[in-house]
Amino acid sequence: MDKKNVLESIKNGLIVSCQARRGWPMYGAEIMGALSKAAEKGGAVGIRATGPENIKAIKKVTKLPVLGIHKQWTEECEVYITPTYESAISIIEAGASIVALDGTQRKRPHGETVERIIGKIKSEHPNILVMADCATFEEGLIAEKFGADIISTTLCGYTEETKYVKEVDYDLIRKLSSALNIPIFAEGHIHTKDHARKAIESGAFAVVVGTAITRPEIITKRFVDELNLLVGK
Ligand SMILES: CC(=O)N[C@H](C=O)[C@@H](O)[C@H](O)[C@H](O)COP(=O)(O)O
Repeated sequence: MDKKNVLESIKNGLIVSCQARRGWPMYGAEIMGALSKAAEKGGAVGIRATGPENIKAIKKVTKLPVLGIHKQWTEECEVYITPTYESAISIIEAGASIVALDGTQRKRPHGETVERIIGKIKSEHPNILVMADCATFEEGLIAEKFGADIISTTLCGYTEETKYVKEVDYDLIRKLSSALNIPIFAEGHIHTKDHARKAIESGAFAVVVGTAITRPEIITKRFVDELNLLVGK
């Protein structure tokens, strides 16, 4: 599928983020494949996934476009979502149609910059869509100038500046989608179908949901906490 068709197929739809870190109950490429198949069966329009092994496993069992990231943590930087050009290439080679990367201006390994990574992906891989995971309105504006094809609200609540945000920031979605000329994805803290609907009503092009669909340990805990509250535990 070319870029235009990928975007067209995703419009107003649900992308399910299938991710599990080492040590989490759902960790493993085969499980990511099973979760993705289930998401496809339920009508999802795309899968967000991390790392080449998981992406390859998902591509084997679903036809859905993969929005790929490569999470890599280092001691010296806060940026961990596709922090370098090389990390982006590994997920493009694994079959991702969209590459998402940290779209903030924060320090990256080896003096990399978000501007250089976006520019290089766009010149060397013109068929790949680049998505910038941002936390603020200003970061979205800058990432669009750098050439991002999509802005996502992924990091709102997860940077120093925004760490007080614990819920979906519909104002941010509204502001970005009215100021920018590229699609805005709503991602992060979307826990219910009402949140998802409200995100689209606020101007989001598509919605990405992870925890509420693919982390049964958290979903279980939400039920248990509610029952415990009831009996004063
Ligand atoms: C901040 C960060 O690293 N977010 C990650 C991005 O890939 C994932 O851990 C989230 O699960 C994903 O963004 C979906 O969000 P939620 O799980 O809230 O539906």
